[in-house]
Amino acid sequence: MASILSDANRRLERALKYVSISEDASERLRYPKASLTVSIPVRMDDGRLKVFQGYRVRYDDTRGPTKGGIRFHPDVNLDEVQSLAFWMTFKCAALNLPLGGAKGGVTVNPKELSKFELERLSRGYIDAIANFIGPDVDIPAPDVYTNPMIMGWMMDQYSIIYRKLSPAVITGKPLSMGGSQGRDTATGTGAFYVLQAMMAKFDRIPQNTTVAVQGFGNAGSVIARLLFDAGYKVVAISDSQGGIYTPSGLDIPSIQQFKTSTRSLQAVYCEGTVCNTVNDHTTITNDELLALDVDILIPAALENQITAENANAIQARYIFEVANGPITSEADDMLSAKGIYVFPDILVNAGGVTVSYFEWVQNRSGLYWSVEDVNARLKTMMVTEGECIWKIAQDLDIRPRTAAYVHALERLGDALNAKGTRDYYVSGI
Ligand SMILES: NC(=O)C1=CN([C@@H]2O[C@H](COP(=O)(O)OP(=O)(O)OC[C@H]3O[C@@H](n4cnc5c(N)ncnc54)[C@H](O)[C@@H]3O)[C@@H](O)[C@H]2O)C=CC1
Ligand SMILES: O=C(O)CCC(=O)C(=O)O
Repeated sequence: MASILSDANRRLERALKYVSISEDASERLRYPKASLTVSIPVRMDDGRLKVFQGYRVRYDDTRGPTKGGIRFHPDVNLDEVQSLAFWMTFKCAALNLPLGGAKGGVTVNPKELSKFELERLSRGYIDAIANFIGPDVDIPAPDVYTNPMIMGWMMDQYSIIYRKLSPAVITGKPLSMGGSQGRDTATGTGAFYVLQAMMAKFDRIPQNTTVAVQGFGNAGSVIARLLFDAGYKVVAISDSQGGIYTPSGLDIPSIQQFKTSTRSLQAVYCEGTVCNTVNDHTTITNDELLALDVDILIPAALENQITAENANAIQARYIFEVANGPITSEADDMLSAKGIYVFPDILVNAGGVTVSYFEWVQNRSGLYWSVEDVNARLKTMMVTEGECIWKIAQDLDIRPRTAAYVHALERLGDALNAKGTRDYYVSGI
C-alpha cells in the first residue's frame, strides 16, 4: 500500500483545483515542517532496559503553534504520524483555530505495560521531545490509547524539566491539573453536533435511522451514547477484538457501564454481564460491521479501514469519519461513485482539538469555564464550520471532503501569503 502521507496528499491536490492560492503556498503544504524520531529507554519492572521508538511531527505552524495528539499503539510509525500531523493542519484551519498541525506517537502496546512502566514511558517520551514542544510552539494532547492520566504525567514531566508549572504545554489533562470541562467527551460530542446538522438536511428522523460504530473508545463510545440518547438505533459497535450486532438496537448505556479497556465488548455482551435480557444479538467481525446494511456508518478506530478491497461491500448511506483517515483516497472515489455521502475527519472529529484549544486558552488566562459554556461554544463552532463546508460542497458541486479542504486551504493560503515567502535564496545574500 502507498504511504499514508502520499495518499493524504491526494486530497490536497484535488482541493487545490478549487482555490486560488499561490504555487509557493501549496508547495509548502506538501511537506512536514519538522519530524523528530527519538529512542526512549525505559526500565521495566523486571529490571530489564527496553528502548521504545517515539515520534513527534510539526507539520505546519503558519496559523499558530502546532497542535495534535499522542498515540501509543504497536503500529505507530513515522509515515502514520506525519499523515496525522497533516490532517491536524487542515482540521485546525477548517475550524478556524489559531493553531497549526502536529502529532506524536510511540510504537508500543500499552496494554502490555504495568502502570509504573507506562508512567516511565510517558515521562521518558517528554524528556526526549521537550525541546521540540512548548505552550507557544507545539501542544500535545491525547489520541488512541492515551488518556488524561498520561497527559497529567507528561505535563508534570515538562514542568519538572523547565522548573516551572506549565499547564498550557499539553491538553486533555485531568481536571485537577488544569484540564477543561468537556474535553473527555469533546470528540464524540462535536461529531454528534455535525451529524445532527447534516442529517437535518436529509430530513432523517433518529428513530428511523440505524447506526454502526467501529471503535468503542473515547470518541466512539461518546457518539454512540449521544446517538442512543437522541433516539437513533445503534445496532452495532466494535472494539479491537470484534463487534456485537443487534438489529433491534443495543443498550449503549449498560454496555458503557461494563466496558473497560481490559474487557472486550464481546466479553461484556456474551458473558451476559449486561445484556442477558436481549437474545437476538450476534457477534460480528470488524469487517462485517463495516459492511452492515445501516443508514449511518461511523468508523471511530484507526486509519485505512475502508480500502479498495472492501469499499464495494459498504452499504451505509452516510459515513461520518470520527477516526482520522479511515478511508483511503481510492476507496473514497468508489464510495462516491456509489452515491454514499462521506463527511470527513477534518470536520467530524474536530471537536477534540477545539476543546483542547479552549483548555489552552483557559490555562493561559487562568479563568475556567463551565461544561455548559464549553459545549455551547463547541456546538457553535462545529455547526458554523460544518454549514460553511456544506455550502461550499453545494456551490461547487464537490464532495464534503474536498469542500472541507477548500475551506481550510483558503485560510491557510491567506496566512502563508500574508507571511511572505520567507525564501532563503531570494535576497541574493
Ligand atoms: N481522542 C481524541 O480526542 C480524538 C481522537 N480521534 C481519532 O478517533 C479515533 C479513535 O480514537 P480514541 O477514541 O481517542 O481512541 P481510544 O484509544 O480511546 O479508543 C480506540 C478504540 O478503537 C478500538 N480499536 C483499536 N483497533 C481497532 C481495530 N482494528 N478495529 C476496531 N476497533 C479498534 C479500540 O478497542 C478502542 O475501542 C482515532 O482515529 C483517533 O485519531 C480524532 C480526534 C480526537
Ligand atoms: O486535542 C488535540 O489537541 C488533538 C486531538 C487529535 O489528536 C486529533 O484531532 O486527531
